[in-house]
Amino acid sequence: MSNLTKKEGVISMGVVVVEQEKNGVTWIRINREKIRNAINLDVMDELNDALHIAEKDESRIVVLTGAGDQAFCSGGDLSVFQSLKTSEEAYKMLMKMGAVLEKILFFPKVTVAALNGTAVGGGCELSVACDFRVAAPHVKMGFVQGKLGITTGWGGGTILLQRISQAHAMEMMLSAKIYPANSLINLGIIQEIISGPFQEGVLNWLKPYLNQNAGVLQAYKARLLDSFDQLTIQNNIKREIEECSLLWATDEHHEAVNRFLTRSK
Ligand SMILES: CCCC(=O)SCCNC(=O)CCNC(=O)[C@H](O)C(C)(C)COP(=O)(O)OP(=O)(O)OC[C@H]1O[C@@H](n2cnc3c(N)ncnc32)[C@H](O)[C@@H]1OP(=O)(O)O
Repeated sequence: MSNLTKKEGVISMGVVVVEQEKNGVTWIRINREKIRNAINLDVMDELNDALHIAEKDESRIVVLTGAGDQAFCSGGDLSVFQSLKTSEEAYKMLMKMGAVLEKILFFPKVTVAALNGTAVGGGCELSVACDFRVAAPHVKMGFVQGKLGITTGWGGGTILLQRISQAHAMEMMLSAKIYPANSLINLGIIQEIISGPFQEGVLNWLKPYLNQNAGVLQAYKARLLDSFDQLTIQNNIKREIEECSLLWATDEHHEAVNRFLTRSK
């Protein structure tokens, strides 16, 4: 944990900030607003460290969010990951973030993705690793990986199929469409649209859960985890990562990334 600075209840690691509130909520915030909270290798490492802190602290609920109000997370940092050309190079990176998503999926405390802004690509994958998703009204979500000639590659496809109906999950991934908040409610991927000041609204939405003691919350979370076939999920995530790595190495993918990075605004 390098670059760690601490003030009361706030741990700033560099690109991830952990805010431990006295009300039982720990916020984990990706802090790269300018680049729409895109995920590079440092974010992966720091998310890991932040999850470790949140697992051990007094919190009852852990909320994952992004800095600013434009994006929750724009997925992998294409400016960095464009340098990964081969399947082997991609596989290493995808496995690293896949391990973070698995940690969130099997986390012993209740987890919430608070979508302060848009989530696309790997940002959607990250959000579905959490038990719940709530969103500001302007939020859009899209599993846009198909437009880049790849698939979900951090395990998010496997996890999405656990969270919502197969038909809705397949529709979202196959179409690579970006959906507005009201459609996301209909698809069952977000539970609530939060109007007004966002952090306050999320805490209000959490109130019924925060009224329960830690034992009750963790026991119900354990029942959710018991309902998962963990080994199958882990195997499927590995297969998803392997298949995505193969697509990653294609010219179609590299050309699509290049088009995004060199686009004129
Ligand atoms: C590796 C696992 C699978 C993946 O995640 S593949 C990556 C999928 N993600 C994408 O294709 C997202 C691409 N980004 C977008 O579509 C849009 O930026 C997005 C998120 C809708 C936000 O739109 P706007 O609010 O209009 O912002 P913008 O486009 O002007 O972006 C602001 C600055 O952020 C940069 N940015 C956004 N998403 C990024 C990313 N994923 N990797 C690297 N850089 C990214 C963007 O290039 C721009 O930079 P600059 O200000 O022009 O220097």
